[in-house]
Amino acid sequence: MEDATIHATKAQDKTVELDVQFINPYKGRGVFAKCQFGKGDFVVEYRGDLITWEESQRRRRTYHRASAVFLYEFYWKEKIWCIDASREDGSLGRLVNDDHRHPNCKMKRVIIEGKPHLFLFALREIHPGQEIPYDYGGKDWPWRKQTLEQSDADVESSDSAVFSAVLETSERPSTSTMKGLNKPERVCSSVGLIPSLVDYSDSDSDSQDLCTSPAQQIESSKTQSLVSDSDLILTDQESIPRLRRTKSIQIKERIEFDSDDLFDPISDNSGSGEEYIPKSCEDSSEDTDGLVCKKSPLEAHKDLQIQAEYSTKTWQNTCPGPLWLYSASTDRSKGRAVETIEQHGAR
Ligand SMILES: C[S@@+](CC[C@H](N)C(=O)[O-])C[C@H]1O[C@@H](n2cnc3c(N)ncnc32)[C@H](O)[C@@H]1O
Repeated sequence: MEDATIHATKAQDKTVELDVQFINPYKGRGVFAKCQFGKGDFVVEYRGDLITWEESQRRRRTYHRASAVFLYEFYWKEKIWCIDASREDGSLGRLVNDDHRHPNCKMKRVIIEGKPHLFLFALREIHPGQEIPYDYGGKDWPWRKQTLEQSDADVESSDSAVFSAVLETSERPSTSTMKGLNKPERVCSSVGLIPSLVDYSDSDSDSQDLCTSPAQQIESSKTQSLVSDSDLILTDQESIPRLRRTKSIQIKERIEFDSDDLFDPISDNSGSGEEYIPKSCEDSSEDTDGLVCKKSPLEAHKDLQIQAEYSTKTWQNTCPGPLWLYSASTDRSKGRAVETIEQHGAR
């Protein structure tokens, strides 16, 4: 923990021990170990601007999705806060990718000098050359979708069967000491819900504010057995969202603070959120690879605002790789707009 505190105080990354590498146009960059990390070691901070939930909502409304994915919300002192790491500031934490199956790190909230920080700690030994991923939480991330659908048939016999079984029961926070607020395990955006996992235990006394549903305790005990010798991780409570297998991802335009959607999007049949578009498309304007989408979601969003009554628009990516179909509809009478993203397999 001291290591984390020193790096956080100086706003420094472990540049001797970590490296950024470009993986591929779809995944983009990733963070890799150059040295050995032991279980429980501090690896990297998810650094950015600390902002209130209200400010994060404001930014989500104005950010492009590719930037909004860097808004990382978490619970602290009975409020939702956010680290906005959207600025390309050279920090490494913002470049850590998702791996919900074999993460080697875990996000943890730590309070230093009265301010919350988000740190990644090693869940196990990490060897030089290995990528540093953590579980973003949630579900329906585009890059996970194919794997999930493929594994539907054999999920019962795989590692993820155990994982899913726990998740099925652990999804809904049942009790909370947060005065009616549930812990924001997912991040709300203007167009959807981005999942995130934060370990809320820290040295700060407000860690008692944690949700303590029985299911979360199941998840917690699972975690404990995995990392039993780490003080940092052993006593943590966490809740990992249930995985969902759907054909498409619906994106909501507006989500109220007290809506269940904020914390439990899957309980809403009207559709839960995934706000992220495959990187190869999102970043097309910045890439030199010539990957161009016919229409960006942002442009489509503008279109929505000028449509009268009801309309639907569809467009598709022209990037190499899987074909993604995006459709956006708005129904003025109901005052809502919905975007849908569907993957249609290989071209
Ligand atoms: C916080 S950024 C991570 C850094 C990012 N790779 C980059 O180069 O900027 C999250 C984005 O990285 C990509 N990403 C993260 N994990 C991924 C994965 N497992 N597979 C494919 N893409 C992933 C997605 O585009 C995602 O929206």
